[in-house]
Amino acid sequence: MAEGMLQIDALQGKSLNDMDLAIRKAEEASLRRFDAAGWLRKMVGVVTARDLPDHPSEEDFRLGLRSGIIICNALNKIYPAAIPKVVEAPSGSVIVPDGAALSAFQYFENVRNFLNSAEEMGIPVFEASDLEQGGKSSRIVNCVLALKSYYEWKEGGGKGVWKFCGTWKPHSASKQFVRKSSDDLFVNSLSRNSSVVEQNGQDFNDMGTSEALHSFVRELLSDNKQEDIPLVIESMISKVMEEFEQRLARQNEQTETSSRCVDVPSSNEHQVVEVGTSLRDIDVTSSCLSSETSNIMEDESWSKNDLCNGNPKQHVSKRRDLIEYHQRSMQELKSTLHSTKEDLHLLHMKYQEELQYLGKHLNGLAGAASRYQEVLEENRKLYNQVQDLKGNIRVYCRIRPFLPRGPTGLSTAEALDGQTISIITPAKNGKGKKLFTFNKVFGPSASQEEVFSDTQPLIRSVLDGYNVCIFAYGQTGSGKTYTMTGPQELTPESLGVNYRALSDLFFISQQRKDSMSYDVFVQMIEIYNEQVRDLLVSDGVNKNILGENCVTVHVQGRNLTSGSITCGSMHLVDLAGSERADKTDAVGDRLKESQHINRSLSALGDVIASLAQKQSHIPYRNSKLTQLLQDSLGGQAKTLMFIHISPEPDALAETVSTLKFAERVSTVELGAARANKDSSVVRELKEQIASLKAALSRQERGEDGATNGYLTYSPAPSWQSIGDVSKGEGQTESVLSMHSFDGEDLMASPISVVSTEEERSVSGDWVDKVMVKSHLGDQSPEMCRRDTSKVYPEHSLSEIAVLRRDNSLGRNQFEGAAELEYVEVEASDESDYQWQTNGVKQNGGGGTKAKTPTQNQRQMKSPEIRSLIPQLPTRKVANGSNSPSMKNGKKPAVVDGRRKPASTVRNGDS
Ligand SMILES: Nc1ncnc2c1ncn2[C@@H]1O[C@H](COP(=O)(O)OP(=O)(O)OP(=O)(O)O)[C@@H](O)[C@H]1O
Repeated sequence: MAEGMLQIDALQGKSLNDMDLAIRKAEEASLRRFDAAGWLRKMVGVVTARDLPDHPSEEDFRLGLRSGIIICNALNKIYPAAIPKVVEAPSGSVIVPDGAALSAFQYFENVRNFLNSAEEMGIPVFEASDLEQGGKSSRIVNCVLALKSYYEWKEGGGKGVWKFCGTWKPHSASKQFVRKSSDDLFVNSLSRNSSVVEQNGQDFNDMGTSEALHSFVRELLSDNKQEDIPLVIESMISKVMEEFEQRLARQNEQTETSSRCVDVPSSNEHQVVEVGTSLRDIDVTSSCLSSETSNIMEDESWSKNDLCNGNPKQHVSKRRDLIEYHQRSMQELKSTLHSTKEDLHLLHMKYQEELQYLGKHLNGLAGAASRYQEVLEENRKLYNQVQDLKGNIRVYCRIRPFLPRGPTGLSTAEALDGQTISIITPAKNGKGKKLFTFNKVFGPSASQEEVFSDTQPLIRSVLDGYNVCIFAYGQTGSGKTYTMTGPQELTPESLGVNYRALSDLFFISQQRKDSMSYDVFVQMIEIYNEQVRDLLVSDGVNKNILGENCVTVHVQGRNLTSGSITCGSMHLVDLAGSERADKTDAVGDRLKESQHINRSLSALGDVIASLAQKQSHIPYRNSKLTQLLQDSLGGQAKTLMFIHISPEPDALAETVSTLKFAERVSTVELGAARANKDSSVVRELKEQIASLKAALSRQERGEDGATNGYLTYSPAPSWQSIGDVSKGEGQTESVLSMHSFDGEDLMASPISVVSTEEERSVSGDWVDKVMVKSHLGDQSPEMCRRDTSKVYPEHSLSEIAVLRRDNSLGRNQFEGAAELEYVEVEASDESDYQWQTNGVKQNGGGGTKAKTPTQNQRQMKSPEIRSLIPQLPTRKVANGSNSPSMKNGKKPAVVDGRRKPASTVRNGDS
């Protein structure tokens, strides 16, 4: 039986003794060796045993004992003088070198003496050659451990008969190696005999024949002493039993697996729909097959036995059953594979469909994305349309918070919702409430950003060619400047509407740079005591905070594709305090200021009232303010008024008055706003019509079109300032100038003006500017830059011309306006319109440069155009001293060539 099992072992080649035993053996051998070495060192002392380490390798152990000195001394410790003469090694030598000639004989004597003595004691001995290289150190270890056992028996009193059974108890740490003594014997024998087989060039696992096993067992038994053989046999049998049980268990497992496999085909009713399930089935089937294959192998081995047992019929039928079973399994596997393939195909189709669907969906999305831009554009138009349809002046109300250092108390105003403000008013029976509704109401905590966010869409409108006016109204200290500019200490968060509007303007124009080209011009004026001051030419000394300030921005856009031009403008007005003069304690100059302000604001109220009542005559001319805002308070503009409310109870009367005024304003319907936009063709045609009309009227009047005034010429200034505006009573008062800025300069710092020395000499003294009389009738003109290169090819694109607001100006008028540079000088104070030309410092800073009419006319395109030059009105020098040449009405050759430029703002200066 044991032979049979060993044969199985040898056949499969992977049984217990291979890996596991080899490892266990090696570890066990090490532990035995360490034990032996430790005992020897203890017995002979460390000095004598210096050649033997505590944990020696096999080689160390062999070399350490090779001289025989240690083992002889150890033996002599047990039986003193058992070996009378032990040849000692020369002093200082650590290890007797392998093959050292010096002591070869001597240590052989030692070893032989030891072996003889040990044998006499009944100690299992080793061969002397085991101490040589390639020798069996395990036999030496065995001998030493037997000696140790003997010593311990003797030390224990020498009771009974000492018998060494190879029992060896390892240290507690090595418990896993504790085994019965018979196991040890068996294992030792096995290892020794395996070594014999190995030495004979045979692999233990290759022992496929029973002869080899027989000889193995024989050798195993012969190698043991007679008295050990029963133990070895017992160990062998128990080992074989153990192995046999393990194999039986494995066999049972395999049987169970194969019975499960047999169930698989029977449960095949379920349709394999999911690919995952199919693959799992394949997996199970293939694992069944492999286990069946191993069953066959097992069966093969057993069938041999069946055959041997003389049962061939049973063997054949079993084989047939197996083959049939495997064929069935193969069929099942094939059908599963087939259905899996079909499933995969279906899945593939499904994926294809889904991909196609996704593709379509993506196409739709791409289309939608491309249309998104169009929709955005459409939205923009619609938005403007909605605003236009609303048509009226939009009114936003802002309540100022209590000031840290101001009076406190209960606020008289409260923002109820986004559009209603409630005012607590004293009533006869307790307090009353009055509600006002506006387009928007901002409470005291509203941030600058929030306030601006509702204004932002108007900025876009400016770039679309609309005129926009945003003005701040309210009593002194109610927060107008705060809203429009910001507090004194400006931070990015506290920037007011002006800064944000300009910033947006440049930002949007930058966004549109691929389709539109924009030029932005900025004007800053102040109306003080009904006088308009150009803040950009002022040195700041005369600035008066009671006046109305502002920024006006003109934006000209050119569509890069169609060439159409849009002209939009934006007034940002910080009005003066709205409190009535009779309610203030002002006297003297202050009273005068208040009266002017009142006049100005009441004129604004009148205009608004007229507009609200849709009267045919709107009294714009009653104040400078309404005149300047005319284009924004009329029919084509978008107007937004911020009214400001102080929360203090003291301010209640003004608060109510402000709110009533604002209520009136909010009812004003301006009608649909219209963008100032002309296509290039329309513009050309209009110009032609106008020039023809002018030519006709000239012919009717019998004029030849030649100018008889004295002309001055500004050589293509990059900026030309033009002036408005009389009050209608022939007073020459207000002057506007216009300056070119770099957008970045504007945003980098608040606008400031740099004047040259010459400029300073006139700065702030706006009266000392050349006034020219316009031939354009009594309509206040509006500025717009245009490309004059077609008319005056030598002029730069940035040249300024003057257009009439009603767009009815034709070419001749336009040219005529351009011809403002060719004006007669006249000392009249009765001009309806005065124009100021601010010569830009060019030609070496010499200011404006005069040219003769002849020179100028040479620049004209054609005689027709020359003939269209209108009879220009005379120009007035506003300082009152008429040019000498004007006195007699004769034309000087050159006029005003040395006039100082009024102001210049240079790009980059700030
Ligand atoms: N919304 C606000 N939040 C915080 N402080 C504000 C607010 N509005 C105004 N103030 C502060 O109130 C004070 C008066 O505001 P502001 O100068 O803007 O009033 P105003 O109406 O322009 O006055 P004036 O008519 O004299 O020009 C300033 O100190 C300002 O910083």
